[in-house]
Amino acid sequence: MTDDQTSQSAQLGTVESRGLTPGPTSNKRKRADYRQSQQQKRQELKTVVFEGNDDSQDKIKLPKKKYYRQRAHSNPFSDHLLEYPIGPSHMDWHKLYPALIPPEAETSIDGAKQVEIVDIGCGFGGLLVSLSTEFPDKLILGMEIRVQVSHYVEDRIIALRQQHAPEGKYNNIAVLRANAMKFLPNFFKKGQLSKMFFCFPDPHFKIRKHKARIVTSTLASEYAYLLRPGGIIYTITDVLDLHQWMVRHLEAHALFRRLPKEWEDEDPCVKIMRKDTEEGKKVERNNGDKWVACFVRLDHPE
Ligand SMILES: C[S@@+](CC[C@H](N)C(=O)[O-])C[C@H]1O[C@@H](n2cnc3c(N)ncnc32)[C@H](O)[C@@H]1O
Repeated sequence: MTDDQTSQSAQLGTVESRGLTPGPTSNKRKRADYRQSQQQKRQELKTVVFEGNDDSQDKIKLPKKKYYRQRAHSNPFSDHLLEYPIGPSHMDWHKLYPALIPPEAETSIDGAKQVEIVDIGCGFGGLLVSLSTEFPDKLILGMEIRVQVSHYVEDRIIALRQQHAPEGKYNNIAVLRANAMKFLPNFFKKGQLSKMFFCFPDPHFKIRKHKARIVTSTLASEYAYLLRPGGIIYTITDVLDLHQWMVRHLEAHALFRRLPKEWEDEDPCVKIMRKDTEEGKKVERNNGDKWVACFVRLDHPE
C-alpha cells in the first residue's frame, strides 16, 4: 500500500464510521472530505461552543446540503445501527443540550429541564431552527432516520450556536438519528411531550407499504402515551391520500380530537410548519397544496 493509499484509508475509516460506503468517484471523495473536515471542526468547536467561552474570530460556516446527499427514503423496518437508551432515565441529554443540561442530570426527575417538543422526521431541520426562537425556553428535538441528513442538521445547529454565541441562541434545539417508529418510549416518559410535529412524512404510496406510514392506529396509541393531556399533534402533507389517512387514524383514536380550522389559523406553529419546513418551501415553489390537521390529546377517552 502506498503512503497515499494509507492516508486515504485512514480518512475512509472516519467516513465509514459515519455509515457511508465511500466510492471511487471524485464527487464522492469531495463530499467525504468535506464531511470529514466538518466533523473535525465540530470536535474542535464542541467544547468552545457548548461551554460558551468561544473567543475565536473564526466562525464556522453553515454546512452545505450538497455534501450530505443520501437516498430519499430509508426503510423504517430495516435494522439500522441505532443507539438508544434502555429507558428515558438512561438518556444522556447533556450531550445534546450541553449549555442547558448539566452533565449527568437526572432528566427523568420532575422539575429538571426535559425535551418537550419533537419534530418527527425532521429532514434538514428548517422547522427546528424556527421553533428554537419561537420557544426559547423549551427543549426541542428533531428525530431523523437518515444518517447523512442527521449529520447535516447537527452541523447546522453547531454552526448556528457558534454564530449566535453572544446571544446564547439555538442551545435549545438538537437532533438525534433515530427511528421514531421504533424507540420513542426509550427516550421519553409518559406525558413528557407537549407538541409532536409530523411535517411532510414519507407518503409510502403503495398499499402494501402503508404499514410503513408514521401515523397508524398502533403508533397513535404510543403518541397518546407520550403526549400530556392538552398536548398537540401537528400534521402537514402535500399528499391528499396521506392527509386523509392521518385524519382517519387520529380521529378514530379515543384520545385525540381534531382541532378546528379557526384554531389552526391562530396557531403560530401551523404558520411555521407551512412556511419554514424544507418540504413546505418546495411545495410552495411548485404551487402545490398543503393539507394541515392538528389534534389535541384528550384527558380521558371520548
Ligand atoms: C419528506 S421528508 C420531510 C422532512 C421535513 N419534515 C420537512 O418537512 O422538510 C421525511 C423525513 O422523515 C424521515 N423519516 C422517515 N421515516 C422516519 C422514521 N421512522 N424515523 C425518523 N425519521 C424518519 C426521512 O428520512 C425524511 O427525512
